Amino acid sequence: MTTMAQVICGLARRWCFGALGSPLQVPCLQALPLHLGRTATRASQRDLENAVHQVKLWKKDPGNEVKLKLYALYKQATEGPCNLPKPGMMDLVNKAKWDAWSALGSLPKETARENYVDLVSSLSAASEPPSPAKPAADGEQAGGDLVVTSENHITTITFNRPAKKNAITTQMYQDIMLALQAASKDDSVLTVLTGNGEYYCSGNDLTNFTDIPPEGPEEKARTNAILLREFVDCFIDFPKPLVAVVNGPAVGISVTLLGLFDLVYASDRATFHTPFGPLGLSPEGCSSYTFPKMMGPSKAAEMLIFGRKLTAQEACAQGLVTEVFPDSTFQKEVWTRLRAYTKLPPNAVRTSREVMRSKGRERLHAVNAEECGALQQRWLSEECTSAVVRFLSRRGKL
Ligand SMILES: CCCC/C=C/CC(=O)SCCNC(=O)CCNC(=O)[C@H](O)C(C)(C)COP(=O)(O)OP(=O)(O)OC[C@H]1O[C@@H](n2cnc3c(N)ncnc32)[C@H](O)[C@@H]1OP(=O)(O)O
Repeated sequence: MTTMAQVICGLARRWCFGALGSPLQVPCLQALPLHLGRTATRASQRDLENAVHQVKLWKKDPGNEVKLKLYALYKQATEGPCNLPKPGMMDLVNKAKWDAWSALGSLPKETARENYVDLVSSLSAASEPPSPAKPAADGEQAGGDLVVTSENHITTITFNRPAKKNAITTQMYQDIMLALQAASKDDSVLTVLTGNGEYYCSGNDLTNFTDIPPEGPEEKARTNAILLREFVDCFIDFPKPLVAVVNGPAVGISVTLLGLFDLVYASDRATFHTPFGPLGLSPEGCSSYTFPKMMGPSKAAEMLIFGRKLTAQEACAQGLVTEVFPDSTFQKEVWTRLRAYTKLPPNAVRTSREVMRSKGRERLHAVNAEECGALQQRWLSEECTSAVVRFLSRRGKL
């Protein structure tokens, strides 16, 4: 049985761009600009580790050719010449990796290390520095994959990766937590989550699973479980009313979290999909508790276990959505209503919110912990890894 670890661990563990891209684009390795003649300073193990870290910070995908070269150099630097059996003709990805590594022949480990460091250094110099996330304060604060604005006592956190259907990256989880922390202290009355473009959000970015650390997939599952637990805890503990302005389809964690929101306004274009069964996953975002409570166990099971996708109207009938609006007037109607709500006495709003949430908070934390524990196991399962590999390879990401 092939696990995702076997498929992608060696392939992508050292960079965060999600593997090699289409195997049909396998490069000519000789064309890479290497600084083979460097002798003035020898690269140390620490230099190598720094370079690996640097690669993780790159925002721009360097392309298949470079990623293959980095893979090969890293393997040569850490394990020496390739002595693995040649993969079969149909195993395109592993064959490309094997070819790249074997092409380095008997290049000494130290030289491979040096070439890796030089290659990263020349590419880093040519690329933009990463833009750190900024929490919300007054006015627009952060660009990039997450946009945070504060206006008229409403702080709005917008998923801003329309080309990827607003899938949530690891960095975005961190940025959302920062934005929520800032929003809990700013002068806003309401905090809104919404999406830019056609989608509200397509859930967890499935390429997150390809960024396997040197310690292996178990470590990745462990850190993911911690991240998820902290992320969901931020929603459980958030002290002000949370509003979802669901502008289009919502998938995965962007749906499950809705059970922790106070208001969910949806365009009639929106759909609500938790494909955990097909993905070999189990529910998160406290939905194993909030969904059965809100819609009854059988409707919740249909969504969370069997992956039934709901229309906005169906989600409204189940209590997941507060109100559905025609897409043509959605933004105007929703924002008008929200602006009116901000005129309510803020302390009364906050107190009501607190008495409504406080009773269930302990329970929600316990549910969150249990769900994250179950997912930590699921992420390492053959069922999950095959499903993720299927998604990524269909889209040419492996
Ligand atoms: C650490 C915390 C972990 C928390 C765990 C949470 C669990 C979940 O959220 S599970 C749900 C995960 N999400 C999915 O399974 C959705 C996957 N995406 C899709 O099924 C489809 O992309 C779509 C139905 C959302 C849209 O399909 P459509 O045919 O219209 O567009 P595509 O060509 O597929 O997508 C465009 C573009 O966007 C990329 N993309 C979309 N969703 C994701 C995603 N979730 N992760 C990574 N990438 C995604 C897709 O690959 C395309 O990219 P390219 O243009 O580069 O090919």
